[in-house]
Amino acid sequence: MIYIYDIQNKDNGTNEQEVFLMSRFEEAKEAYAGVGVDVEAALKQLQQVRISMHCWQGDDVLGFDSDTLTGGIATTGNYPGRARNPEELMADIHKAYTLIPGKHKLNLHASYRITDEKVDRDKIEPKHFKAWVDFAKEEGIGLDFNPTFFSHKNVKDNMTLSSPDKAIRDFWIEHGKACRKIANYFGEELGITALDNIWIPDGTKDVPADRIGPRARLKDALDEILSVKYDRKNIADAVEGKVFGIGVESYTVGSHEFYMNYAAKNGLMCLLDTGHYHPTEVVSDKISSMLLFNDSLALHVSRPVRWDSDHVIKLDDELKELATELVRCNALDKVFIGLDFFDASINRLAAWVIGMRNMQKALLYGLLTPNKELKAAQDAADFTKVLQGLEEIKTLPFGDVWAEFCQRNEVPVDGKWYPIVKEYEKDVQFKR
Ligand SMILES: C[C@H](O)[C@H](O)[C@@H](O)C(=O)CO
Ligand SMILES: [Mn+2]
Repeated sequence: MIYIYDIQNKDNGTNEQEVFLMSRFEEAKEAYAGVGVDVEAALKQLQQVRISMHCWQGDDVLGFDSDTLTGGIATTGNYPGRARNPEELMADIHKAYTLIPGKHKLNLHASYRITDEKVDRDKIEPKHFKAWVDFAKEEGIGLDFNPTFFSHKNVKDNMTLSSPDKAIRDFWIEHGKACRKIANYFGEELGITALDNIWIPDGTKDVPADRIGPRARLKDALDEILSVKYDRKNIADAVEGKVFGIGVESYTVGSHEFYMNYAAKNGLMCLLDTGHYHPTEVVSDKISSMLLFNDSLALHVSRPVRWDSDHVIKLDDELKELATELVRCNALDKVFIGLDFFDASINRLAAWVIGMRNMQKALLYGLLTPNKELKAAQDAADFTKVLQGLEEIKTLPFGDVWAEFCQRNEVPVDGKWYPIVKEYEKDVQFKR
């Protein structure tokens, strides 16, 4: 944009015209400065945030050690081009990272081990994930990990760690222990703390006769898994609760209350999945309470549509609220942000790119909100100003700041990455 200003010549008092050239980004910076926001500081902070991109969006949560998906979760759709093996999955993940600004993390499940050995889940070892560590080193990313307590013959009557059958419980306890060892190896090798997140599908379809029994067994099983101590620099343990799953509609052993208490008592992190609460409950409102009692917090960012449907996250009001809460609570370095959605009805690579970029956009939105001023207005009971400020921030030139962030990170701006995915789809994914 060209600006022409009339200015007065100080020496002779005559009026002259001065021409200024401002980029859209510079204009945006001025607009945000007008409401008290430092755009450069926001961009600097956003650059530091690593988001954990979940490997399981690339292959519909199938992994490399089973060919079915169980556990009360589901992918729907049959868009062509699913990654079928480690090479294809790594190629797709690499491509996604070239379209996402910044350096991030990759979230792996234990079912994605890479080996020719016939090794069951209770016997997996760090060596079965060495290829992923090599991949992470090449990409300059960190790794997170999840034991896979589903899609396996030892899920008996919808139970794993809470099963009344000791042999079943023991199998899964060994799996949980093996996974923590692997997560510790990730942290050691990469120098970036690996999150090890425990989620189990255990529950009953109909109203149970005994609720406390399975929960007591889960408690003991977790105690055993977590009895091995590791350096927190390498591994951070989290537990993920849930309200229900398909086929386990009435009772979930690992409920939110169970894990919140377990985590608080044992110094672990809670992982809040945005799809795991009742439909009108929002995770954005839980963050401040969690952070007042915990040094850190983990998230699975997902989009529930009427149920825990795991749709690709949109830049909707709740995502912006969630991200803004993280900023307001000064928690960007205390939170493990992971994504958790799986849509098989659209291009899976595009699903990652849209979700990752939306998470970053939401964080940027939060960073570009005049939080200090609005907090002061709230404390002064000027709720009109809070409303006005939160509404008018919506029409500031956010897109120009986002475009600058993409350009500085040498990735395509909005509108320019999808043709690249279409080309990759034609040349690579559709040939599978
Ligand atoms: C595949 C993931 O571990 C899984 O989605 C879990 O995190 C979950 O959210 C189950 O509903
Ligand atoms: Mn989850």
